[in-house]
Amino acid sequence: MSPVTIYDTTLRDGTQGTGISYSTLDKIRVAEKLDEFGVHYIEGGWPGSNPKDAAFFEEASKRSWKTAKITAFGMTRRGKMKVEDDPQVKMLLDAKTPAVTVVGKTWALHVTEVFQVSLEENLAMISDTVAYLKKHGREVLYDAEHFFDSFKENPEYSLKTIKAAQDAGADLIVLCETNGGALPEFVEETTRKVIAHLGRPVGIHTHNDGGVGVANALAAVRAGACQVQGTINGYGERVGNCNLTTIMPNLQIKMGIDLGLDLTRLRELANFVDELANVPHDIRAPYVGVAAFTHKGGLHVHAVQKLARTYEHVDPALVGNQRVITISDMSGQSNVMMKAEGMGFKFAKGDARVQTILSEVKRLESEGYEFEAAEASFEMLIRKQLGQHKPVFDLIEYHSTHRFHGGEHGFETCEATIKLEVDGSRVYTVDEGDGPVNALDNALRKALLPFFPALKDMRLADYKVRIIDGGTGTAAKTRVLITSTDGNATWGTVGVSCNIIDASWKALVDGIEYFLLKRAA
Ligand SMILES: CC(=O)SCCNC(=O)CCNC(=O)[C@H](O)C(C)(C)COP(=O)(O)OP(=O)(O)OC[C@H]1O[C@@H](n2cnc3c(N)ncnc32)[C@H](O)[C@@H]1OP(=O)(O)O
Ligand SMILES: CC(=O)C(=O)O
Repeated sequence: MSPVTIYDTTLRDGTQGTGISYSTLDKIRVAEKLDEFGVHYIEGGWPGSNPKDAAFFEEASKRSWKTAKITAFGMTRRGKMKVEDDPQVKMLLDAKTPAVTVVGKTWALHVTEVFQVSLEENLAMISDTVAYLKKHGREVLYDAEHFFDSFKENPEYSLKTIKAAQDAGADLIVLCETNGGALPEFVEETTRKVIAHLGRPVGIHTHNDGGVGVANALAAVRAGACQVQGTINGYGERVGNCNLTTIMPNLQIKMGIDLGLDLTRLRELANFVDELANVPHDIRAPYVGVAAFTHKGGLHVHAVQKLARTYEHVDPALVGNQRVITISDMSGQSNVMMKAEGMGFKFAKGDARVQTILSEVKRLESEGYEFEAAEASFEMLIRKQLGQHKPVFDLIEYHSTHRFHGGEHGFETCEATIKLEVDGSRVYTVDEGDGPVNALDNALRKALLPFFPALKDMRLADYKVRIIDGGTGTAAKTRVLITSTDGNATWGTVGVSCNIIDASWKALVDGIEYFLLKRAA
């Protein structure tokens, strides 16, 4: 067993995060993914909370798990109630998991003000519940809620609560930094004192309210904690929990603690968990975000090209991520050379064409273009600068209209007409669409399909409009970013104009030309 175990609570504490919700099937899929990845405990939920969580445990009990112990979460018995009569405790046992985690109160403030029971009764609630679950053969983890806030105020009572759990047979005491406001120095010092007092290691459960959820858990590990509880992508109540996606590589790569995890699958795991929660990926997430190894500044790219570790704290491949070089008005020749190389263009250092391309990038970016997410437009730009671009058609004119029909059942129609020439043949098409850009896209495809049948495989996957230079009101510039796909690859193109239709047209045409170029290659 690893000297530090990873306890995942994405499916319990994570789902307490605003906007995070999983169906029972999603929960099973996430649990399977976590098990495959190799975490040691998976807290599946709170069986006494809702039918979805109860159904998860029913389903989980029928499956076999490779590495993880499935764990059910609940609370100590209610005040003035016998533990065997408490329906919440019964539901914990009914979950049929090998391990259970019970949360209990440490902070006298909560005991007397919220529970409104005596401090002695709280100790009995902890002790009775842990002993009862142990008697039923469960591994018991005891989550000492608000441990750090409580310890600051009343160390003596705080220690009594966890001692009650330990004496009742708890397998692990977990110190919870529930309100997320403590700082690492205090967490480290307190954890060290508690370990000395109990004579054995503890687990750590932190929240990120002060932006130091991961740092606090690392501090506890430095003090001797043997388990880290957290969530994938840091989901959780309020601003979230200790982000396992960050702390796992910190522990394994930076601190040299062998967690037994294949971190090359970390990014895949992070994305999977986001996808099922229907949450956009955080591009700036340490280790796993798209931006984590993206180099934009010319000086950075120049150095990274020679020696990656000049601007990378770890090799991106170790966590399943990759290096990205972006093109922008902060680029130097090195950005262009590296990026172009990835597209199959080779330039020698000092090649004058690199400077020409760079100048064009900077000119366009000053007009509002952004090539960071529009790699296909960047490739088209290179080809144009190198004289390798052959337009697939010559535009004669296009026209796009939007009509609103009044009356009781007012409705709108959009129509576009296009006149163009392909290989000397003149084409004239008209089509409708949901909006003027959609109508234009439909009319353009209609015109080109007879000449390029492969276009039937290509579709728009995303369309984003950003108003730039907003100070000039309706005359402001519009940047349109289009993502296209053929079902396998996706590519981004960009267009800028004072007119949204024209900006869209530019991005549409780049996207089509890029697709046809790749199909022909
Ligand atoms: C720090 C954490 O993140 S702990 C996890 C928090 N997560 C959640 O609360 C999500 C799941 N919760 C739920 O589904 C519900 O709150 C339930 C089913 C657990 C309880 O629902 P209800 O019975 O309707 O109670 P409600 O939520 O209003 O209040 C909580 C009750 O639990 C009691 N309680 C709270 N913590 C504990 C504890 N550690 N041990 C014993 N009782 C507790 C409170 O005193 C209160 O009881 P009371 O109404 O008799 O005063
Ligand atoms: C138990 C728990 O989730 C907490 O104290 O934060």
